[in-house]
Amino acid sequence: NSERKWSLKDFEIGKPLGKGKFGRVYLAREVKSKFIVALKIIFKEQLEKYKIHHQLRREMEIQTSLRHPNVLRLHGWFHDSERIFLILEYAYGGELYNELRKHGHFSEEQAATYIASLTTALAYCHEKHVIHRDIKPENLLLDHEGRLKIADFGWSVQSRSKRHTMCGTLDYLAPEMVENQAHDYAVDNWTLGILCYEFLYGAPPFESESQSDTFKRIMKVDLSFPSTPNVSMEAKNLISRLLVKDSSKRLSLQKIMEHPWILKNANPKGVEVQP
Ligand SMILES: Cc1cc(Nc2nc(/C=C/c3ccccc3)nc3cc(N4CCN(C)CC4)ccc23)n[nH]1
Repeated sequence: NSERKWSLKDFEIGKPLGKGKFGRVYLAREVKSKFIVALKIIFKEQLEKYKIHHQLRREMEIQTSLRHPNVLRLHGWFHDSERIFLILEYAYGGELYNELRKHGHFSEEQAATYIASLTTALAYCHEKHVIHRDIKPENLLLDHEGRLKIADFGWSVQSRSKRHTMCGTLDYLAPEMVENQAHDYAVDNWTLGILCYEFLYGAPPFESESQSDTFKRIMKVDLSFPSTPNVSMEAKNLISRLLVKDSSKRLSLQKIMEHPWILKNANPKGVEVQP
């Protein structure tokens, strides 16, 4: 349970799994229960240096409050004089990114299953007023059954909609505020379009030699579909209805779940059946 007080002596530290910007992640085992976890270790001086206290606190509050089969669990945390330790769910399958590199691109069934999992997870996050804002293959892990897990809520935000509902009415909000609020949520929908394209073609749609070229292609929504690999019309239709500049015109998460390509290709096993 995440209520009890943990400390380093409760864990045996195993191999390093990876090194993020602010901390390293290790395989670890809780001594008494032999429960396997991933331990994310962040040095407090890094927090000072990069001024990311609030971001880490937000990540911890958000991830502790989320309970969804496609969202990596934060079981608890503790700290000592110089480090903060996050006790995270261990995803046995590793990084989805490596799977994508290994296979080049995914089958339509596999891609649709991952997109459906991501969509249900994001729908859950959005109803909890959480916008991830940084969904990319590097932040996606796989469990022992190949089920997708969204990790790393470091960049997510508690959306302002809570404040709107607290003040009760949008009547007094200027259009840009209301539009902006809508816009916040829709960033994740755009990213689903990017990921769907990358899962099917092996590279993101606006990839370019330079950052400025990529920026130009994004702003123009300069989307084109290569002739190989051969991708179904339905998949291209879904991608085209997500990669829309006007955020209010992007397909909603609900509509993604009802899209013919998802209904036809997503494997229900990979998608948590809603109770
Ligand atoms: C938080 C967490 C990680 C995690 N599991 C794993 N993380 C990372 C790489 C992690 C990482 C962390 C920080 C920065 C970069 C990478 N690599 C992993 C590699 C794994 N394997 C076992 C499966 N093999 C096919 C590939 C290598 C298994 C789990 C992994 N569960 N929970």
